[in-house]
Amino acid sequence: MAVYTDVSEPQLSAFLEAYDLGTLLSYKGIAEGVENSNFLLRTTGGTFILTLYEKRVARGDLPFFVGLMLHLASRGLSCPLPVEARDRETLRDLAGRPAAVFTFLEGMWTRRPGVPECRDVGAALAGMHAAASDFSGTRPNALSVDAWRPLAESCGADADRVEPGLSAEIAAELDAIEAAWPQHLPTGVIHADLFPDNVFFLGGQLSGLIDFYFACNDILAYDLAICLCAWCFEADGAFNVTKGRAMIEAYRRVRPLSEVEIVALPILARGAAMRFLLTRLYDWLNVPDGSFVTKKDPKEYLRKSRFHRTVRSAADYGIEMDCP
Ligand SMILES: Nc1ncnc2c1ncn2[C@@H]1O[C@H](COP(=O)(O)OP(=O)(O)OP(=O)(O)O)[C@@H](O)[C@H]1O
Ligand SMILES: N[C@@H](CCO)C(=O)O
Repeated sequence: MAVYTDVSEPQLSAFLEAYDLGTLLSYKGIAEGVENSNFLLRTTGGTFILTLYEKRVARGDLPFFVGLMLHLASRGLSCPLPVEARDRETLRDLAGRPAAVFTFLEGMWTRRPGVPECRDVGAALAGMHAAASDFSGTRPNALSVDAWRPLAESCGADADRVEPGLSAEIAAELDAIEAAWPQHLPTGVIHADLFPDNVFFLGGQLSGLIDFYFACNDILAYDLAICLCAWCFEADGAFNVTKGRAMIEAYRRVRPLSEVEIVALPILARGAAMRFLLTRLYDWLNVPDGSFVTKKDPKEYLRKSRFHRTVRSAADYGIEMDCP
């Protein structure tokens, strides 16, 4: 459950007076997600999503996110569209938070992605990278490799409450990642959080992408590494090479990967696992228990980080390597 900021009915009714969405019929907090406060909104004008942006979304970044979604939709990608108020604004304030209303995307996210879904996500990710290639907006990655050490230090020795020795293990892994992080790979606009709960399917077909609030300019192959982490592991912690191969090959059919990108995949995956280990660890240690948030387990990404450290080449992810 992620509702950090609650909204009273009078507050919401007053907020909606700026829009041509008819009158409020019902609204309720949405369980999924941990970053922002999302509400399912029903008015006489239809069904919508109301999002109140929380700590990891800077108000100044919102025009980038909204502009990106409009740009991707104009290139044929299925994603939520911001609803303009009568004054043509898409961002307003509600209950002390920046807020926006979006179109409701039909579909469901899959709790147990199989090989077909991994294939579809690989193609969709590459399609998003291609569609965003002429987007004029730019945004540095606030959770790039440079942000990981400060985030780890903000957790400090409290990390050892999650697992003994974890703070030292993180510090050593950060040393390795920082020393090997690639500097000259192709970059572009990435989603940076394309987890299963952000990809919708309808009737067996991928029907849309949501949650662009970590989108930024960074290494394109890093976005693929994030998806390998988020989609290709089984519940028992094992990496599924068949899912990895399906995802990577589908991605390459839309956007070919250079040899240097392929060679860099293991270190990019170690970085991806570290990024989500650290944000989950921080929330695990800092979000008060009992709040309306279902915190995500940092140890899931500790296990993934440990797996990626054993990977010797991208062949271990299912890539057919031209060169060993
Ligand atoms: N436009 C939309 N149409 C339909 N459902 C939506 C839409 N936007 C959000 N949702 C629903 O709200 C949930 C949470 O949305 P979202 O993932 O954007 O929140 P978040 O707090 O950023 O989560 P995350 O932890 O994934 O970053 C989604 O899993 C989905 O069920
Ligand atoms: N998708 C992320 C939450 C957003 O940072 C996770 O599952 O840790």
